[in-house]
Amino acid sequence: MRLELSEYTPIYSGKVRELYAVDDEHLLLVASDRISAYDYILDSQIPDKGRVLTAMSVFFFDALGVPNHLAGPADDPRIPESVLGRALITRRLDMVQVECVARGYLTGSGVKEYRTNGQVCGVPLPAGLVDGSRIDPPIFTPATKAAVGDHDENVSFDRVAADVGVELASKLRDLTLDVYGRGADIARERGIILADTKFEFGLTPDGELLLADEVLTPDSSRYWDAALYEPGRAQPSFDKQIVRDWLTGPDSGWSTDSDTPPPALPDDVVERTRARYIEAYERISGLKFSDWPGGAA
Ligand SMILES: N#Cc1c(N)ncnc1-c1cnn(Cc2cccc(F)c2)c1
Repeated sequence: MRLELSEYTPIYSGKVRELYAVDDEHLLLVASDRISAYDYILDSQIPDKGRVLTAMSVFFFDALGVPNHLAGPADDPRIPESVLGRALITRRLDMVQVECVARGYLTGSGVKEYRTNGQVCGVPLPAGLVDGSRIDPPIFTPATKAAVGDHDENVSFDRVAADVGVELASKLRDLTLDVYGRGADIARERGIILADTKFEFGLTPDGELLLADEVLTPDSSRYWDAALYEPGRAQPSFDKQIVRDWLTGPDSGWSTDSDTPPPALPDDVVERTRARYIEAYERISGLKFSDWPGGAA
């Protein structure tokens, strides 16, 4: 008999995810169906988004074979029925306070920094790059964890080494670039560009470094459709562009200049966005989302 979610102690609530204590050594990591756009958490939810992103993390944890924090299967008996398919049992780790970002393409905060000094996080890049240019080989561009509501601050490798020691900083960099590179290769072979990603790592009591949090999902990475890739402009987001276009289009009555929160999304925008998440998962994993736990009975 599965416990109810209310029987677990909540320990963290993020924009789109929650963390609960299962026991002294295990956590329950829950992904919601909430979606963010333009730094707002939208009133409208995307049905099955939490299940799809959980399935994506599990696929990449399995495919990439990196020591990680998972402590049970997607249908682990400790997972409450109400969150089955969008929650995972993990080992409780001592989290390393570094956002481990890998960039295979120049965009977002990276392109802004590049335009001021030709570097990103202290890593010099070739001249003449534009928004969307490929960075090959990918670079490690760490950030400090921002307070709730703030954006992370890009920092140099040397700053990470000063904070956590050069040995651990080197392991974080090497693991980040290795896991991103192999994950991005898997996605690219299936027509999806993972432009960049953010990993989090944690330490076990005996000092083993494990890959934690979510892995290579559309919430922790930029997903682009390779068929639409064109350097020199902002690339459309594989998963969020439908929402962004509607919110900034003529029908929403809203704009990014508005000082009011975005309006609710029309049903067709919700459904098309749900379909994009499922398409990304099925194309990358080669698996059927209908086989993932927690679907409608
Ligand atoms: N993963 C993981 C993890 C772990 N295995 N051990 C200890 N702490 C964490 C941990 C702490 N904050 N977060 C971010 C986060 C993730 C998911 C939901 C949220 F609300 C917040 C992760």
